[in-house]
Order: sequence, then structure tokens, then C-alpha cells
Amino acid sequence: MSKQGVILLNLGSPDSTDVADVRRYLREFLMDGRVLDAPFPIRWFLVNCLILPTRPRESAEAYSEIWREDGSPLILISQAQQAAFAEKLDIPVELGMRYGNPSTAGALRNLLDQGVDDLFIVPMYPHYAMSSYETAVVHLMAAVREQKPDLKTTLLPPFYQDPGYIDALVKKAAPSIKEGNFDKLVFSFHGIPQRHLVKGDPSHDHCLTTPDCCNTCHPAHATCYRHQCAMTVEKFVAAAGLPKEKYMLTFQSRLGREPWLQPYTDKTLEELAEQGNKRVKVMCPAFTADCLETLEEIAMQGRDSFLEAGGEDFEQIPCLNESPDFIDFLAGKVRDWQAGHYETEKATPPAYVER
Ligand SMILES: C=CC1=C(C)c2cc3[nH]c(cc4nc(cc5[nH]c(cc1n2)c(C)c5CCC(=O)O)C(CCC(=O)O)=C4C)c(C)c3C=C
Ligand SMILES: [Fe+2]
Ligand SMILES: [Fe+2]
Repeated sequence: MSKQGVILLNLGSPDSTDVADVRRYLREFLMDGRVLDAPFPIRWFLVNCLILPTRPRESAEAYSEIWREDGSPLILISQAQQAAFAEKLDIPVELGMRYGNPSTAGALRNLLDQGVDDLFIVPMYPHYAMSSYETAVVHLMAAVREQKPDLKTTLLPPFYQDPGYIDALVKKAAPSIKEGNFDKLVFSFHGIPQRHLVKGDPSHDHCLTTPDCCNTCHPAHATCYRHQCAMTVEKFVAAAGLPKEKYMLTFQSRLGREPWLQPYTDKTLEELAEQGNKRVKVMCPAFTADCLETLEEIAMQGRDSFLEAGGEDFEQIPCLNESPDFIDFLAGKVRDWQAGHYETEKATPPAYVER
């Protein structure tokens, strides 16, 4: 008899708002070759000589604005998701962060200590990006190799257009949008460098080769973050019945000088206000838990710049967090796995025949 377990993966927060803790977290985050993908010596120079001397202080201040009495919102919300999830299932559920604590290796160890030998992996990212979904999974699989190479594992694919996820998003937004009392709903996704899209295109012949590449059927979309974000928006507005003039898709949180996915959220919010849009709602579907990027960058900085540019009413619609519809949706995925609806990763290669 095998023993099943679930691991939820997210990116993580610093342990506290102390500059030293934020520096340690940023070093781990930015030395990840899937986040800053320059060759190691250049990455080392960028991180240690250009970013770490100043950014930890600025980031620590930003974290202090959103920090709760008992810790980081991202960690606390993720733990609440874990608890809500565990209540729905009768198997162990652990939470592992890519950077910082609780660590992915520790979460795996806890599951193995409980005798788990069949693991369902749930990256809490609806969209595939090298710097979110991929790095979290690769990091876990390195821990699996170290701790129990023969562990049976099954991976939940990105769920960016799954009707259950879209339905949970629509229900979350409903109290804010159902009266139609807004000029624009902005879907703001965490950005990535444009270069990452091209790098992640397995066909080497699609992403960003034409302006509307994301609307053309192509196998590259299995790993195309921009396509997957656009699909989330398309499915959402179809389900919510929103006309084209009522919404926009933008990308936030850029870092460095190279071009990231556009349009940029910060510039768009100012432009919207300048064009006379008085009431704006923003939702951030790339995050399943509220965090620095939603609570500080959007709900504080975004609000300030929108109001300063002439806007009057601004709302950041909360992420899915521990909303019952979202937890039910994920619990349904676990039940599908338990019912054998996912293929296992084990495949027997054909015998090698010498010619
Ligand atoms: C959709 C999810 C995310 C993608 C894609 C992503 C890409 C990405 N991020 C950075 C740089 C930073 N991100 C930081 C924090 C952070 N990012 C995400 C999600 C995605 N990042 C989360 C959930 C968080 C954690 C927020 C929290 O509440 O703790 C940070 C640290 C904070 C700061 O100093 O701004 C950095 C730095 C890059 C460069 C990148 C793509 C290449
Ligand atoms: Fe990020
Ligand atoms: Fe694309």
C-alpha cells in the first residue's frame, strides 16, 4: 500500500523585515539562474556589487508597510491555504518555499518522515514562467533526488485556463465588479523580461516573432507566460461578461534596464487617470496569495500614482488566498490524481538495440 501526500510550492518571503534577513533572501532569490539568468560570474557581480548594496534597505522598508504582527502576508496566507486544504483531504499536506522558510527540502523531509512515497506537487502558480513555476519545481526535484530518488511524483500542470480557477477568480472579483461601477478593470500580472519568453520557446521560432504571436496556435504556448496570462484574461472576461473597453492586461514589478513584458502596470495606471478614467479596479491573477507585489506595489504605490494623476477611486481586488472556491478547485485536482486521472511520470525507455 502506498502512502500519498501533497506539497504546495510557492516562492517565499524574508524571515523578517530586518535588512540582514531581506539581504539573505534577496541573495538567494537573485542568485537563482532562472531569475537572473546571466552567466554565473556576471550574475554574481550584478547581485553582490550592484543590487545588494542598496536594494535590501528599500525592500525592507516596503516589507515593513505590509508586514503582519505574526509575519509575512505571503507566508501566513500560504499556511492558511495549507490548513484549509488539509481539512479537505485525509492525507498530509506540506508547504515548501523556493527561497527562505519553510524550505522545500524541509517540507519534503516532513512528508517522507510520515511515510509518504507517492507525492502530488502543486505549484501555486497558474502560469508557466522559468522564474516561478519552473524554478519551484526544479528545486523540489533536486531535493527529491537527494532525499528519495525513487519517490513517485505527479505534477499539477499550470492551471491558467482551468474552468475551476477562472470560476474562483470571477467569484472573488464579483463583489467588486458586479455593479459595473468602474471605468477599467486592470489585470496586472507579475512581469518577466521579454528575453525569458524567447529563451523558454522550445521551437525557437515563435515567441515574439510577430506582434500577435500569443494569439496564434502553437506548441510554444505550453511554456509561454504571456500567452497563458492572456488566456486567463480571455476566459475571465468571457465568464464575467466584460466588454473589451472595460479591461486591460498589464505587467508589473520589472527590475533592471532590459525590456520586460508590456504594457507596464505603473505607467498604465497613470495614463488611465490622465485619460479621464476615474474608477479603476486592479486584480493580480498570477499570484494566488497576496504578497509584497500586490499589497505594497499595487494597493499602495499603484493607488498613490493613480490618485496623483487625477484618478478618484482605486481598488486592489484581493488574490484568491484561502477562498473556498479556490481550495475546492485544488482539492478537486488532488482527487483527480487519487482517481488515477493523471499519468505518472514513470516511463520505461525502449531497450537499447545495438546496430
Ligand atoms: C508570477 C510570479 C512571479 C514571477 C514570474 C516572478 C518573476 C521575477 N521576480 C523577480 C524579482 C523579485 N521578485 C520578488 C518577490 C516576489 N516575486 C513573486 C512572484 C513572481 N516573481 C513573489 C510571490 C514574490 C514574493 C513577495 C513577498 O511577499 O515576499 C523580489 C523580492 C522583493 C523585492 O525586492 O522586490 C524580487 C527582487 C524577477 C527578477 C523576476 C523575473 C525574472
Ligand atoms: Fe518576483
Ligand atoms: Fe506567446
